[in-house]
Amino acid sequence: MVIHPTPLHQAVILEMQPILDNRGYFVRSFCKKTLDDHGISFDNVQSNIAYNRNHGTLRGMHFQLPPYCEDKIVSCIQGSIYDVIIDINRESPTFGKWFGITLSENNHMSLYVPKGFAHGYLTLSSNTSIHYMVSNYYAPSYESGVRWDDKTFGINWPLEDNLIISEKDKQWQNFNMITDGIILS
Ligand SMILES: Cc1cn([C@H]2C[C@H](O)[C@@H](COP(=O)(O)OP(=O)(O)O[C@H]3O[C@@H](C)C(=O)[C@@H](O)[C@H]3O)O2)c(=O)[nH]c1=O
Repeated sequence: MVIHPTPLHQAVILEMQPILDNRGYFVRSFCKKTLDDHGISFDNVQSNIAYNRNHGTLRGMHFQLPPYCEDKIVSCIQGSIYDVIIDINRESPTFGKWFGITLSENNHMSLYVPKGFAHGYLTLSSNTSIHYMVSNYYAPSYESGVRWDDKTFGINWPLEDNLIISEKDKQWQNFNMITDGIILS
């Protein structure tokens, strides 16, 4: 696994390295030691798979509030997605900035999303499956989010029309840079 920086504080890209043979490939999808060696302590307590039937499905932008903030490792194991994170950690040097990357079954990239980030994605193909590991348990009453199309961040989504979005995700509010955000310390 090769670890690449992103423009956002503490968020990194994990590039998996498949070993090919005549049957297909083998790839290590998570290695605690490699992350530890890079100063990332990831304690996986739950792993999830989300399946999306249609191209143009958007889920986001989600986070859990303290004390249930979570680190995530997001991978696309079928199809492809545009994966987006926003740094909403008030104490971060990149507070308010966003980053996006295509994750696909072919490019073997995963995104490590630290606590204090909002996360979401848009499917770029039909029949898309996302696998993500999280470092905290699901806590429905601590769920929160911001709007995917919040002008505060100006996310450059590859598609913006006729998206499939849950009623819950349509109801998130815009972010206020003065009053909103997470304080982890
Ligand atoms: C996230 C989650 C949902 N659920 C339930 C609640 C609901 O009935 C159903 C679907 O939930 P949601 O609509 O919140 O699923 P979804 O929109 O896929 O939520 C996910 O979106 C991505 C972008 C993330 O970053 C994740 O952390 C998570 O928030 O699954 C669980 O039981 N456990 C979980 O850990």
